[in-house]
Amino acid sequence: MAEEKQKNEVLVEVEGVSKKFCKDLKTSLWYGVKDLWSNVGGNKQERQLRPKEFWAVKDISFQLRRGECIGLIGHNGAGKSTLLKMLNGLINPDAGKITMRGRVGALIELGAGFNPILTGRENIYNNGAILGFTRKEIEEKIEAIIAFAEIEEFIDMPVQHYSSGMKVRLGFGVAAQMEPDILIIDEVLAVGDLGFILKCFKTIDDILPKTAVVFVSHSMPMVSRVCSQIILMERGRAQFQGTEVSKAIDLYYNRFTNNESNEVFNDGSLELEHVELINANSDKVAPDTLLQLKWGDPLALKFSFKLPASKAIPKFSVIIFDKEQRPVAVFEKNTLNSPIRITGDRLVFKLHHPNLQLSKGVYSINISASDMHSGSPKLRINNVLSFQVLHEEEIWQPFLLKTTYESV
Ligand SMILES: Nc1ncnc2c1ncn2[C@@H]1O[C@H](COP(=O)(O)OP(=O)(O)OP(=O)(O)O)[C@@H](O)[C@H]1O
Repeated sequence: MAEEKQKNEVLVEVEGVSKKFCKDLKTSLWYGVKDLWSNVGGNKQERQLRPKEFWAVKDISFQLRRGECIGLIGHNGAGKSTLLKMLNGLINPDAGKITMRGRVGALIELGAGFNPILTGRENIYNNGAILGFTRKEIEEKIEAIIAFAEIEEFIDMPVQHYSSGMKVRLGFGVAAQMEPDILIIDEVLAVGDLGFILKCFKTIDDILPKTAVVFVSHSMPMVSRVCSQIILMERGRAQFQGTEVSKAIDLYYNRFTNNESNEVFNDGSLELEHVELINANSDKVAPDTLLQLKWGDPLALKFSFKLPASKAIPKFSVIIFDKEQRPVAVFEKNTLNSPIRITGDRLVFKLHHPNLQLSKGVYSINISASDMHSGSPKLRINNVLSFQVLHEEEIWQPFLLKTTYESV
């Protein structure tokens, strides 16, 4: 019963929190002086903006229990770090209330919380003391922290000489091994190498049942991996909030569509005249929106090239990129036996795939051409075409595999 109660305990409670900043330093200093004076008699202006002020965070509310992880996503300047700094007590909100219950471990800015002239080992003692641990408790954990961070050789060197990755390793080691009730993680994981990131995820998985985690990231794969609820922030406000993490990620991605194609290399032997998504549902879409396909449709592309100086058919490589610009699929390359022909000075051909299983979302296509025999590059065009796959379900993973279930 007591265990159940502890599990359901709300560790982070954020109620209508707002923070305003001023765009101009002089005005900001002047407001600071005025606020000091008016606060003596109770400040009634705190929910209003004065000239040159703006809301960096506006009316954000959420609750977080042990075992839950909230993701804060949004473009640069949306207010994520400001909210984290308020959670960590580094700055005070102008309105609203924050309640944190338990020990808070935070990994906010790279190297923040470390004294640069002290060694890694000395900083572990410092941080541990700030978190409320006794010297004896820190001594019991220090070897585990150093081993986790994998910086044994450098632990007695001043932190100012650490690389970015080493600082994050040490910071995450302290934050994770000290078993906090609440763990706040900003973008910092991005500077760790892949081995360390995988280790951090394993650690988050291990400590999550006992901890409430607030996670800020621009990496949607990371967010979808760890978060159970999400806030998509825009100009300080929650544009979307809830447990449908995929939906928030989809909304986030839709803000960043790029329709511009870029020719990054051309040796002059061929020129792309036209490219077309043959079976796209183009008649129903507005001119400035993306071409649309339904999940499970055939994917057919038609390319038309002009070859002013050559009669040799190049080898083509057509790659599909997802919204994060990760290459997710490639069409089989043509060979000498592929039935495509040059007519006059034109090469027009079609690529066909019978059953598109890419999941809902926006994709772009890159094409490159190289000499069939020597492999030397002839042409490369990035984002030659973009399209959107439609499906009624919000699916974050890049593929939705057509599946049948049978009783056996
Ligand atoms: N001390 C400050 N004084 C004035 N403006 C500030 C201050 N700190 C942050 N801001 C402004 O508040 C807004 C929100 O910044 P914040 O750092 O919270 O964004 P973010 O969502 O974390 O962005 P990013 O993804 O780039 O880290 C920005 O417009 C920023 O310029």
